[in-house]
Amino acid sequence: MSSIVELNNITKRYSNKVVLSTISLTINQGQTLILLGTNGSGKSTLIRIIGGFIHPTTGHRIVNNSQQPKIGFMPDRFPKHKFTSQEYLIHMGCIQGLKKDYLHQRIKELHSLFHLQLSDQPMRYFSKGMLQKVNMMQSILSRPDLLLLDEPLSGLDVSSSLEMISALQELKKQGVTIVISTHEPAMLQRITDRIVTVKDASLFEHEEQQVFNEGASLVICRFKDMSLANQFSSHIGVISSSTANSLTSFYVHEDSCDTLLLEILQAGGSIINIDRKGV
Ligand SMILES: Nc1ncnc2c1ncn2[C@@H]1O[C@H](COP(=O)(O)OP(=O)(O)OP(=O)(O)O)[C@@H](O)[C@H]1O
Repeated sequence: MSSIVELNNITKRYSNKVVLSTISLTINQGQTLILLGTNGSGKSTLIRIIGGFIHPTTGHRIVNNSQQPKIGFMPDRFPKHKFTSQEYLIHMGCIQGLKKDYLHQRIKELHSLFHLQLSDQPMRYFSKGMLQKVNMMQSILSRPDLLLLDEPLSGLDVSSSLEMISALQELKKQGVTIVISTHEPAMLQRITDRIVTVKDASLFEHEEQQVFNEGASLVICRFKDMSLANQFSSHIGVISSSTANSLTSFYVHEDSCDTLLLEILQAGGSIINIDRKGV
């Protein structure tokens, strides 16, 4: 497998603060790499160095000169604009040198992929989830080879997260290399190849299952009676649960998953999605 970007002995300092200390990382083509770490640990700094948007204090970022990757970037902060999503994406596309005809078609396609209606509504009235979708759309407008996503799921409800993840799954299938910083690794389990934590200015590579609680499954369901969601959150084997937009998600130990599914159905709940990668 050939590498798309290599970082060699990189140190990044802001004034006297060392954020990354002589780290090395090779990102291979087609790989999906998850970056974990507490707030302020240096994930965004690392993503920006991978993308070549900021320079390391010392060390080298190496890309194959004959195959400079086309990079898409979704920053963690996205301002509320006076533009509509279409106007904004046209501006972004023009800056990237894309042709108007291509852009109109691509923008339509991306709105449909993310189930966001094209409208005259300025983005300053958009919800956090809608803004995240537009942020993601701008990052893949030009069909990048390397996609860098800084906390793409933050502030999204379960159904928007699933839409985002299935779009990422599709991009992965097309061979796009993806780097994602996140606080929600379990949601991304099905597309993850590698997990690296940024801690104390160093990088630590994980065994995937260490992070995913050995065979934990993700179950997403809908209850008409929301008190059942609370009831099932204390079901044996449930590691964590959350509810948003009338959908409830449970991370459950694999050996308790069948019992949980059966009991949810018997209680009148509907199963919307199951990810049983651990089986
Ligand atoms: N331009 C800058 N100037 C000075 N300090 C900075 C700059 N950018 C980041 N830092 C500092 O570097 C450290 C790492 O920041 P970074 O944004 O990379 O962390 P992060 O892991 O992405 O955090 P979060 O999860 O909160 O986004 C923080 O202490 C931050 O305050």
